[in-house]
Amino acid sequence: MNTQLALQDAPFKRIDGKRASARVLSEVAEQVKQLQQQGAQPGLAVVLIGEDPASQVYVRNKVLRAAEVGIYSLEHKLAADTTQADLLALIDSLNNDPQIHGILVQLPLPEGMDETRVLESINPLKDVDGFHSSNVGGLSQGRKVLTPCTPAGCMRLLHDTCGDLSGLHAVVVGRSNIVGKPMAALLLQANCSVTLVHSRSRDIERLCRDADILVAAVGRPKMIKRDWLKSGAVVIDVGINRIASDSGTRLVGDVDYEDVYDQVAAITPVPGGVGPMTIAMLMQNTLDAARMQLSKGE
Ligand SMILES: Nc1nc(=O)c2c([nH]1)NC[C@@H]1CN(c3ccc(C(=O)N[C@@H](CCC(=O)O)C(=O)O)cc3)C=[N+]21
Repeated sequence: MNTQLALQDAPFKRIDGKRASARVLSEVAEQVKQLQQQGAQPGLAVVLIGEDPASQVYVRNKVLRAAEVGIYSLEHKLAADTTQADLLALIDSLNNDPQIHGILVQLPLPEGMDETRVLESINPLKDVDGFHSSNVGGLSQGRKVLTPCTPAGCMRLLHDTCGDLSGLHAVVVGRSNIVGKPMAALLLQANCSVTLVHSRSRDIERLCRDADILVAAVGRPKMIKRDWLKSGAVVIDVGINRIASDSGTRLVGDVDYEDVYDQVAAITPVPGGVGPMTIAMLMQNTLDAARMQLSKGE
């Protein structure tokens, strides 16, 4: 069955994540203003361990966006040799800090730290990444909980592009806890038929060719080519791969954008697609977290 997608307000194939993220950010800024008028101020703590340059750029961007929308934010930079006990102590103090409503611990953690242990130590109400098992469980049950930022941003782009997603076949490539699995849960909640494919899948290209919506989140540069897609598919490219180029490095997605362009109804570019939406949804989550905590009198 070849479902014809009703593309809403999408005269262009290129899905503009920068523009969509600006819309989310201005909505958030408006709501932050309303909270401030009631004397409340949402606060976000971003914790970065070690000196990975890419991580430093992301963290700086998060802090800048927070300031733009009126969210108070604090960056905690810890040395690469910080112990897990010290990190857990910091998280404990942030859990108990009434000015902080959102806690984000930048991943990946240094070698030797127990990621599960660290993420589980965050108060689920402050878990703006949505990685705590109680939020993961809530998402899978369809409860309204803090939801991982990247999949939430992808859903927003899909709704903007396609409108109602009911009955569409969505194929998610990649089964990470951070993107693939929560993405599949959100698509299911939006009434898609969902196929989750991964490195062990048999005949992965055939499965992808049946997708009305394809979400690529594998971390392999330009893996998905034209002949993997049916004509008129909508493609969301989560991949952010840094590859060598003439002038240093450049970013490419998991989808070969130029190769597939004529085949698709719409596609997100890299950069300028999902990346900016991830940060916008982090601000939305911080606002939501603040509201939940304030209404509980914390
Ligand atoms: N606890 C945790 N939560 C995260 O959400 C998280 C994380 N750890 N670790 C690292 C990844 C990566 N990530 C990105 C966010 C925005 C862009 C983004 O805005 N990218 C721009 C380009 C930026 C550039 O030029 O490097 C774009 O795609 O247009 C990229 C990557 C969040 N992550």
